[in-house]
Amino acid sequence: MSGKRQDYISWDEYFMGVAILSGRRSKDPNTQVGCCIVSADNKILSMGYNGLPRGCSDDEFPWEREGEDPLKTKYVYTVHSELNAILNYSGGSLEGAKLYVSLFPCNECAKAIIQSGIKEVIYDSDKYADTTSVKASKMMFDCAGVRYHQYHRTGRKVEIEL
Ligand SMILES: O=c1[nH]c(=O)n([C@H]2C[C@H](O)[C@@H](COP(=O)(O)O)O2)cc1CO
Ligand SMILES: [Zn+2]
Repeated sequence: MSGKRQDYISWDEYFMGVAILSGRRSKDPNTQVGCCIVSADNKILSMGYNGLPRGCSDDEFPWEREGEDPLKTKYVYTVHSELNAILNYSGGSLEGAKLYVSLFPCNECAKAIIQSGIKEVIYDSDKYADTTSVKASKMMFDCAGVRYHQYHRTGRKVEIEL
């Protein structure tokens, strides 16, 4: 009988855990999103979180959700976690990869996911399921053959001293 540990984390816990940890880098005060892209044989290829483009200061650009002037809201500036993870990958093709993300992708990220060849999306929250954007994402994923399913939370708590 092997004496291996039994309480090791599963692949799904590992990759969603990495996605959630990446989200902890986000400066967005309302929604922190993290993403982890994984090859078909379970190698981590890339990670990302929602933030401003390179060179745009987190302290100078707005983090507001609302405002009379859209230029004073975060929406026109932030790069979504999924797009960041796709753009951060410098290793060539993402064909056949899986994408773990803490929030269901918006329609713009869905387009990038489809066009980069990612074939499976595992998401945690779907808090914007009722929006046009997320409905459009699901329609496009269905047509493009991108499978998507919700991550099953296990309730396991992982404590890391940093
Ligand atoms: O797929 C996504 N990925 C992603 O990174 N985001 C980011 C953009 C914003 O910084 C934040 C959403 O902000 P809010 O929940 O306050 O509307 O999450 C938002 C979505 C929308 O589903
Ligand atoms: Zn998006």
